[in-house]
Amino acid sequence: MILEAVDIQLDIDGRTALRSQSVVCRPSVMTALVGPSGSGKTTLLNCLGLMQKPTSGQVLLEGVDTTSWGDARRRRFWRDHASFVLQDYGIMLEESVAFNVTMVSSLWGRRVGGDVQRMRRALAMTGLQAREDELAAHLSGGERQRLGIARSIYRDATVLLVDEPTASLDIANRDRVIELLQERARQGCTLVVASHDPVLIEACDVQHLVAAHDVAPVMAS
Ligand SMILES: Nc1ncnc2c1ncn2[C@@H]1O[C@H](COP(=O)(O)OP(=O)(O)OP(=O)(O)O)[C@@H](O)[C@H]1O
Repeated sequence: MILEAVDIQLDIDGRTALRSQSVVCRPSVMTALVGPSGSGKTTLLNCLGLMQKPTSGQVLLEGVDTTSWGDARRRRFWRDHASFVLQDYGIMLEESVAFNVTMVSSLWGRRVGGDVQRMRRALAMTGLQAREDELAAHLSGGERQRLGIARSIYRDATVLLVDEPTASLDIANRDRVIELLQERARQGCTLVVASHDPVLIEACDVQHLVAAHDVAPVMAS
């Protein structure tokens, strides 16, 4: 699925959080959003994932303008296509590792629902096999990051939006996360990564610079 930002800008509370960005993110390509702290990488990632609506400009999915999409249509996009791995991992710490992959519990809520075989395959691919019954709170930062990726593998997401996946990881875990992301891209996923990590940025196919900008108040017209 092709995600495209066309000259988008986002103003929040009278300040510009993201200034005039255009970028095309394609399937099987890892696109890095790079730039100094506060330049708007996370904001651009959120706009591309339809989590935030730009103040001006367009976000296109497969060439279709999403500007007028309501909540139901955006939710369909998230359900059917997109997976997010966010800075706080998006992990439910008081739930089991298995639940965090499928996000489905059984009818009686005591067992994990969903496709158990597929869940186990996703955990094996991310090196978390045999951890399925543990609480997610017991996992390390690197393991939680991999758990977020396991969820996207389980969901077979065609779009994967990842915020700072290697921040605060040791070298071994960082390399492992990078390999997993590259594997997802090889399988056809449209992968967009906001990052400061030079090793991860170098591993991406495309580097998009989100230029720093001043945060002067937006002038009322
Ligand atoms: N909800 C918000 N309310 C007000 N300002 C915001 C909000 N979200 C982001 N901003 C501002 O928008 C700008 C861009 O923030 P963003 O988090 O996208 O930057 P970033 O490049 O991802 O930064 P970092 O590398 O430090 O994570 C910053 O000046 C930030 O303070």
